[in-house]
Amino acid sequence: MTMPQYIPIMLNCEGWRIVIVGGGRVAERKVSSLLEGKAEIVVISYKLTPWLKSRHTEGVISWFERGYIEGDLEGARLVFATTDQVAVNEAVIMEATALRIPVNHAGDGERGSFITPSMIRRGKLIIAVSTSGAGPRIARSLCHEIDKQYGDEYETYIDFISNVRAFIKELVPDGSQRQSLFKLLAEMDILTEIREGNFLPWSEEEITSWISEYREV
Ligand SMILES: C[C@@]1(CC(=O)O)c2cc3[nH]c(cc4nc(cc5[nH]c(cc(n2)[C@H]1CCC(=O)O)[C@@](C)(CC(=O)O)[C@@H]5CCC(=O)O)C(CC(=O)O)=C4CCC(=O)O)c(CCC(=O)O)c3CC(=O)O
Ligand SMILES: NC(=O)C1=CN([C@@H]2O[C@H](COP(=O)(O)OP(=O)(O)OC[C@H]3O[C@@H](n4cnc5c(N)ncnc54)[C@H](O)[C@@H]3O)[C@@H](O)[C@H]2O)C=CC1
Repeated sequence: MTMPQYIPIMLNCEGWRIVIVGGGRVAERKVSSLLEGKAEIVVISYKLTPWLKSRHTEGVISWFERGYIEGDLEGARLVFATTDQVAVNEAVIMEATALRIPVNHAGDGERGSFITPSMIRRGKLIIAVSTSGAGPRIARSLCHEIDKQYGDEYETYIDFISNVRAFIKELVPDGSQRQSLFKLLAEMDILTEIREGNFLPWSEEEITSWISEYREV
């Protein structure tokens, strides 16, 4: 049996209509991460977990309180088949495939066109781990290991990098000058400063003077 060679992508699904068929524990996990991405969530399921029900009561997700029927995927840009019914999940895969909508099959990963990794976030930093479906629990425990090694200092660090890069992009039109500044920036040991409590976010003046000092080099 050969497994697919999955390709990771970082999806901006803000405002996308995403249909989740099934309202159980697995659906809950998928919905909670899709809400972070500000997607427009539609759940089709006889039942919802208490957490999903609360989101529906708050008006954060839509809920069709019934079983899946063909036609439910019309207008969706992403689909998740998460029911405990093999035949229903299969029907969802068939419709999504016919409509060429990327689809996740929670009960048999390879039947779908994409799978979801385990992940940790530190602000803008995302570390995602996948075993290509070989062992989801292994992906999760690896993430727990990584979680212990990468603390909140990474959020501060990546925010700093993001901020300085934005100034470089605005102030330095020359490609090779930009590249050397990006490189210098990445080589600075800001993380140690943050860990030792010695880091103060740079002001606009500090950033622009750092840029003019080093762009000549
Ligand atoms: C292929 C994939 C499809 C997809 O869902 O996208 C898939 C498939 C399946 N999972 C199964 C079981 C479990 N999955 C988990 C947990 C997670 N599963 C996740 C992803 C994926 N699971 C995708 C591959 C990811 C990869 O390998 O990289 C995580 C990482 C992320 C997420 O859910 O978004 C999330 C951890 C979240 C976190 O980080 O905390 C647990 C543990 C638990 O629930 O506590 C169990 C029970 C224990 C066990 O079985 O090991 C079964 C058997 C079902 C059955 O019994 O029939 C299948 C079916 C199959 O094998 O294809
Ligand atoms: N990918 C993953 O991480 C995991 C996947 N699984 C697989 O996912 C399946 C679902 O797991 P859970 O969420 O824990 O099950 P669950 O039993 O909590 O939820 C199943 C949901 O499917 C809904 N449903 C049933 N028939 C339906 C229909 N015709 N139309 C719409 N909704 C329907 C039910 O109302 C219920 O909300 C499992 O059967 C298993 O195969 C299980 C564990 C983890």
